[in-house]
Amino acid sequence: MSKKKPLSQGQLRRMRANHEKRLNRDSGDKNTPELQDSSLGPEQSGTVISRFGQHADIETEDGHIVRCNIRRTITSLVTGDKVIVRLAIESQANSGIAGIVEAVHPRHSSLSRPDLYDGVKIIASNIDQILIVSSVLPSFTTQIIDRYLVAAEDTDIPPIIILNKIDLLTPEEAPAIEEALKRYQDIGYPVYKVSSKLGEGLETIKALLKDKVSVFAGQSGVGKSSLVNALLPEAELLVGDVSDNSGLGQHTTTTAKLLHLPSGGDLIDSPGVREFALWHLPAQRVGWCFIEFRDFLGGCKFRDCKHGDDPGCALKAAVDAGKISEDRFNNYHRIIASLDEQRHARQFRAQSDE
Ligand SMILES: Nc1nc2c(ncn2[C@@H]2O[C@H](COP(=O)(O)OP(=O)(O)OP(=O)(O)O)[C@@H](O)[C@H]2O)c(=O)[nH]1
Ligand SMILES: [Zn+2]
Repeated sequence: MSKKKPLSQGQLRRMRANHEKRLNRDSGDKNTPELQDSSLGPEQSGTVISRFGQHADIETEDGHIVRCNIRRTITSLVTGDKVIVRLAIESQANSGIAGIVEAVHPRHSSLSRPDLYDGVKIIASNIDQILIVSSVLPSFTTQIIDRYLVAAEDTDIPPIIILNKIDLLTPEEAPAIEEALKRYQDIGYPVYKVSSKLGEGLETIKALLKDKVSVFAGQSGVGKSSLVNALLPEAELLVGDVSDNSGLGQHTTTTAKLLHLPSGGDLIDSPGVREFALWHLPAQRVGWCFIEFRDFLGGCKFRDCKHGDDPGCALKAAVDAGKISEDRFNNYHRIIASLDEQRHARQFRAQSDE
């Protein structure tokens, strides 16, 4: 197996510069006609349905979706953003560009992921809830659910746990899964059981999504696509109906899209959003993101307690007293260990770069 040599800082800088150049070129800086301020109408509110390069599809107050340029002063614009737009007064029939995004309102929440160059990239915003999908097959595991819960708590977006594929649940597996799910309910997380295949529990999910902006997250194969399709069979149609005679290209499949559900509520979906996961956090923050630990954090004898075998550990005492589940406590340590490993790998790469 060939081992990849880590990239040097210089290589990374050059890659980034080329990447930005490409972005500007692809997004048609040269090809896109500039809209003159004098040909723009009054400011109005809009929502970003999807963003690609220097353009975004914006839903205006009257429900139309229009393709807009983005003012160069706007440094970050993602799906879900609430914006101020001005539409062109005169028809720019052949340009495909109907207006310009002038400003972005502050976000109440956002999802981010590491970008190519070790930075952080925001991928979607103004999300009200994260539906963490788990399933019977791939087998149910609290380790993965806890990683998603920590990531969700860190973003401050309320999570909801969904167990999909209950049609595959055998009497042998059921008790352990039920017990684990009850533990989540006991600490305050809503839990729902569905089968996207049989349509079971879908009405409850539809009710849950009403009047909210939601995302689905979860490991590969748990059935996120199946759930989205069950809720929104015409997903592609809804976002694909923006006329594209600009030659700027249609959305790529990786772009996050905001989709209106016929049963009410919005969904933001993309491969990137679905892969939203835990990738960095200081240990203290991880502890805080285990919500039932909060009552005990700060109660340890030593301020730098690692909550392992340290004497006078308040968390360990809470586990022994049955106030914190052992399973969650073990998953906490697993997460700390895996984040440590990732951090060491990053440090190693940075050192070998130098
Ligand atoms: N039995 C059963 N199978 C299901 C159910 N939901 C989804 N599946 C199947 O599970 C497999 C994976 O489903 P997907 O919807 O592609 O899963 P996903 O989470 O979107 O996976 P990625 O695209 O890899 O992230 C497919 O073969 C589905 O048909 C269900 O409720 N019951
Ligand atoms: Zn401790």
